[in-house]
Amino acid sequence: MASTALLWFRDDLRLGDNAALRAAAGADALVCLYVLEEEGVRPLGGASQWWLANSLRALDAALREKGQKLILRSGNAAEIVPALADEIGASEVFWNRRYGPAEKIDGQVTRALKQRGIEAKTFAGALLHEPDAIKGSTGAAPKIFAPFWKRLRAAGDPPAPIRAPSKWPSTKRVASDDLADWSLEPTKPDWAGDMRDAWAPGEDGARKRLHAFVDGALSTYADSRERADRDGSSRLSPHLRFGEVSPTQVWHAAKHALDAPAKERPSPASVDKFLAELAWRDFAHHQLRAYPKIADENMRDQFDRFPWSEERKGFTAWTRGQTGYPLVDAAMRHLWAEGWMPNRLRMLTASFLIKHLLSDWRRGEKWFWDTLVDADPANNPTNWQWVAGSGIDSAPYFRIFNPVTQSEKADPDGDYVRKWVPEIAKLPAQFLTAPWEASPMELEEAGVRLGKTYPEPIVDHKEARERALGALKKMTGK
Ligand SMILES: Cc1cc2nc3c(=O)[nH]c(=O)nc-3n(C[C@H](O)[C@H](O)[C@H](O)COP(=O)(O)OP(=O)(O)OC[C@H]3O[C@@H](n4cnc5c(N)ncnc54)[C@H](O)[C@@H]3O)c2cc1C
Repeated sequence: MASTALLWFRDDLRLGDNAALRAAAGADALVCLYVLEEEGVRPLGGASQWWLANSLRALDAALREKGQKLILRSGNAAEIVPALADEIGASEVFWNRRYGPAEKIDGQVTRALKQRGIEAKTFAGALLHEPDAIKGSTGAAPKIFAPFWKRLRAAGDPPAPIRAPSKWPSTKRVASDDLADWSLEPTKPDWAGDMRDAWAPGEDGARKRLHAFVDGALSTYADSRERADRDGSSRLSPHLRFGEVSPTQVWHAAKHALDAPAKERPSPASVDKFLAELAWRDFAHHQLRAYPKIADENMRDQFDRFPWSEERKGFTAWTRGQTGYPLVDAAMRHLWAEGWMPNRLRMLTASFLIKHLLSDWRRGEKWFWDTLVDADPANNPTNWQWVAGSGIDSAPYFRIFNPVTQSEKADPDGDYVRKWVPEIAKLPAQFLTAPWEASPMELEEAGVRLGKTYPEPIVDHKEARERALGALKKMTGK
């Protein structure tokens, strides 16, 4: 009897290095499905919805070239997947495993399929190594990154990526939702213009981005990843978030660069640093698995006593890039426009919100969740808790970034600030970090009226620092 396979795409919107797809393509007929899940997973924020719509469109186009199409359904996956498997007479359902709260849904789907006599076949594909493969001396995965990274390295290179299927089975006629009916993209107002210019969602865009990075910025990654004024990092995060490229493909591409002729070869330090950052992604997924409520609850419950401020004005100024600290404002405006900002600026803006404004990290996490194109259920809360000091592996709370000195390091010539905060662009470079230090004449010449055309700093750095340390004392009682 001819076999029919159902392939369930999730956060793996690619044809290459997709073990579930390769296996499913061995059937006589194949149906490819994506479910917009409305239960059991965190609903996507606005910028990620925009990304998803474009990524699904790209995946559907790639599938159509192979004689397939992407079937769209929305609702509860635990009901939709078994029902569709029944409808098409599938004998097997294939997917790549995911980790964290979503595992519960996958368990429900597996059980519902079993009741119908249908087999669920699952594969690795989301991380460099499966969570159970990385264990410390206690048998559990290390909760601190340094030993985690040591273990991950000791596990060796992840398996080499596999190619997309070379032969494709036929498909079946199945009803699909219309992507437009999901309303994932903004219309009035259409705020996604800068995102369209900045990004190319989909597997092709991911591949191009990876090649450009490996041939370019990887060579100086160790030094330039922290610079705001350079394209110093890979910008692969949204592509990785939606699985348009696998971490394994990225790992091997970066390592392969070391085989290039000496002149083109990146420094081993840069490759090593990049691989370690990629491993942070695996680490964050381990954290999400161990703390499913990581976006809602402090990992260190001591922080439940932290005297957060409920004040709204400062929070609003932060979201709008109107704090009066140019690098913070530039980064927040960059985030709003393109749905992304470099890692150093994520740390700076998060620190500013949590420590200078004493705002609960969860408010900021939610804002990032809504505005980042790479908003990731593991990476986002893990990193917010890292900055807040409430994470198991985290920067101590008393480490408070100085927005002025950070600016001098990350954007020494002020190019990034000039781009995103044009109202102060005409100031001499030395005042772009701290416009309030310019003389009235210098301000006037640059057309800047502090408090009118650009805000005065909403808090004084020194005073805010003392206040934050005082709040910490209140929490610890020391
Ligand atoms: C407050 C805060 C919130 C963050 N929220 C997210 C988020 O929602 N989604 C997200 O992907 N990253 C998040 N990060 C981590 C990091 O800032 C981004 O992954 C990185 O800036 C993306 O740029 P890139 O692709 O050029 O990174 P590269 O430096 O080129 O790194 C390559 C890849 O490694 C992974 N990676 C790098 N740094 C980290 C890290 N610290 N934690 C986890 N994975 C990492 C990402 O997948 C990244 O694409 C956050 C960091 C902070 C401080």
